[in-house]
Amino acid sequence: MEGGRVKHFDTYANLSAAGVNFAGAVKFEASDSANRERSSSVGSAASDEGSVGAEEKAGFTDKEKEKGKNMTTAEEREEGAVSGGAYWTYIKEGGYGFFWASVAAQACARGSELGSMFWLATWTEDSIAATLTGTPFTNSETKWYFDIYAIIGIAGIVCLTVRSLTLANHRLRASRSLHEGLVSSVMAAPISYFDVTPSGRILNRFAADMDKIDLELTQSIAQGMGTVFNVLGAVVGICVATKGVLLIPLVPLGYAYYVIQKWFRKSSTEIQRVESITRSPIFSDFSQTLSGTSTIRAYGAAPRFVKSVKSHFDTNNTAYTLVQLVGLWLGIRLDVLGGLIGGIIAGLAVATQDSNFIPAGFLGLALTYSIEVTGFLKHGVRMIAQIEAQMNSVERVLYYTNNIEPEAPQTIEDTDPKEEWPSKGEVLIKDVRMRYRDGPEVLKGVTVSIAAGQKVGVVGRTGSGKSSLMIALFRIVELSGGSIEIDGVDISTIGTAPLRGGLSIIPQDPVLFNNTVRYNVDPFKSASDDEIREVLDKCRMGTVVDELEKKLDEVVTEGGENFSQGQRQLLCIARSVLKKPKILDSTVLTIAHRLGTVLDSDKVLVLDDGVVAEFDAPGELMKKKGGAFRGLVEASEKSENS
Ligand SMILES: Nc1ncnc2c1ncn2[C@@H]1O[C@H](COP(=O)(O)OP(=O)(O)OP(=O)(O)O)[C@@H](O)[C@H]1O
Repeated sequence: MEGGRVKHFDTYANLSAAGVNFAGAVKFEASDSANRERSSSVGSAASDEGSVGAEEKAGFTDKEKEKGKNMTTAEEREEGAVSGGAYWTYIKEGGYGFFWASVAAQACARGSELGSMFWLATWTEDSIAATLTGTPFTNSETKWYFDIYAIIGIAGIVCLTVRSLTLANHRLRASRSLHEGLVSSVMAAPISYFDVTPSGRILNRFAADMDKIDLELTQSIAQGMGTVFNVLGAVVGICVATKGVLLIPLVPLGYAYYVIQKWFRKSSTEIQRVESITRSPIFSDFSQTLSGTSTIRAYGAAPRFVKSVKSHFDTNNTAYTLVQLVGLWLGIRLDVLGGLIGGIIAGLAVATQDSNFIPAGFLGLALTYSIEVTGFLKHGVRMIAQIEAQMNSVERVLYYTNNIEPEAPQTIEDTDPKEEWPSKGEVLIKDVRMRYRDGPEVLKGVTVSIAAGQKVGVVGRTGSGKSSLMIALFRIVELSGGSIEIDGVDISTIGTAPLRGGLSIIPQDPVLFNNTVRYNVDPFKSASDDEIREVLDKCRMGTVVDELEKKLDEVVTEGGENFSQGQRQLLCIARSVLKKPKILDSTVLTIAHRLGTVLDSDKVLVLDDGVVAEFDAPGELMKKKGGAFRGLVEASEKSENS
């Protein structure tokens, strides 16, 4: 095919005989002079072309596949009450000063509200008494009562404003700090962590948990704090108005309230945790479906995915319904408690009406508070339980922040090489051993010395360790033995930033960003448009980009879907070439699945089961009868001809 039209259509043998170059961009590059320019501009480049199924590629045995199914660990779930540590950390991250200032302001606001009610009751009582004695209040006396009432009211408004401002500041600082901690921890995690952690779990932390912390938790804290003081205020108000008599029934009522709220909180927090966990598979479903829509459709697997999403939603909704039901359970019990308080006050008033034990104004106040207190109690317990449940999100975020073991530091000031490193590209691999997590060694003592500027093809059967060698070179996984030196620097002694910045990799699966072509080639905005264009021309993407409506500003869609697989790879190559334009001659390691691509290399490294089988010029290796490389070439020719 060329330019969307059929160029040739015949058998492989006939096309080969006619000299048609149909092997695709990758093979073409290997022999094309433009590619020599590309290769030469890359520091120590490692490219991995061709593709095979992930499991086949890794050469998993049945036992290993079974182990792989269980590779992801179960999502961690705390049990019992949310630890005090989560509360303190949240308060600390937002700033102790802001938090305690908001508590004090809330207490003062409630105090002034109570004060104004009592002042009103006293005013009424005094006014009635004055009228009955035939000396009603003069204007100045009424004004005095009114002024005090206004002052108390204004003090309350000021306190509420201070509370809102301090709480808003606390909320912002706490959310920001928790989010930053989570980002740094996840970004510093080693690749092995992502191997065993489904992306849905991480997304759940960043999306739902952070959303709860940002929005719901602070609202609950503000309301919870307000309600606690409302309850306290109402109880104090009732006790003062009934001259302390209510304190006696308050003891058993308080105990009953304590037991009810304890039961409620226990179940509510656990159910909320289950609800959080059952959300992760939904996120995983969405991220998998978004990234694999075309594959799902191609295999007609859409109904299976829809069924899976529905079933995960059902599980999540079951937990969510239970959260609502426990709320109703609580409501009924607290209504009964509130009714009892009102009944006791009314009974007391009726029993003592002759002695005028509770003045009419204060009785009205006590009854009003007794009606209010039911609502406050209900709201208070619900808020406390809600805070506890939402604190579960803080707990989950903190778990990731504190428990992900980071990979090696990005920079080590004392040992990091100079900026121009690696200027030559001499690679010395000495007795390198490497294993994935706690698995068996996959590199079992590889020793190779690659001279500066050499082009080396890395070949070997599937699972022989080719990709693992590249992974070791970039310190994606640390060595379990041996060392790798580049231009005399042991790479294990330096930070990962200069190491990875000094090497370039063009991966088998091209990674593109949902942004413009310009951003994809030059994500760090380090080059001019002319430089980007030059690099695109070198990579044979110049004309493709020219034909785009918006040229360099054309948006690359999610996963590069609006470009062909080859074009995606070329964009990645362009990014890599742009990164190191100063180095004229560079060392290139190419993992080759098609052996033809390494025939013009300076040397070929043949790996076999994690050890070096052969390392020499391809011509020399082809002369070796019974040699590993020759065997591979013969086998591949045989399979191509059959
Ligand atoms: N992420 C991983 N976790 C655990 N083991 C792995 C992982 N990746 C690779 N392996 C193991 O390392 C061995 C070497 O794999 P590697 O990917 O390096 O082989 P390869 O030569 O690049 O294979 P291919 O030609 O198929 O790409 C595999 O047999 C597999 O058992």
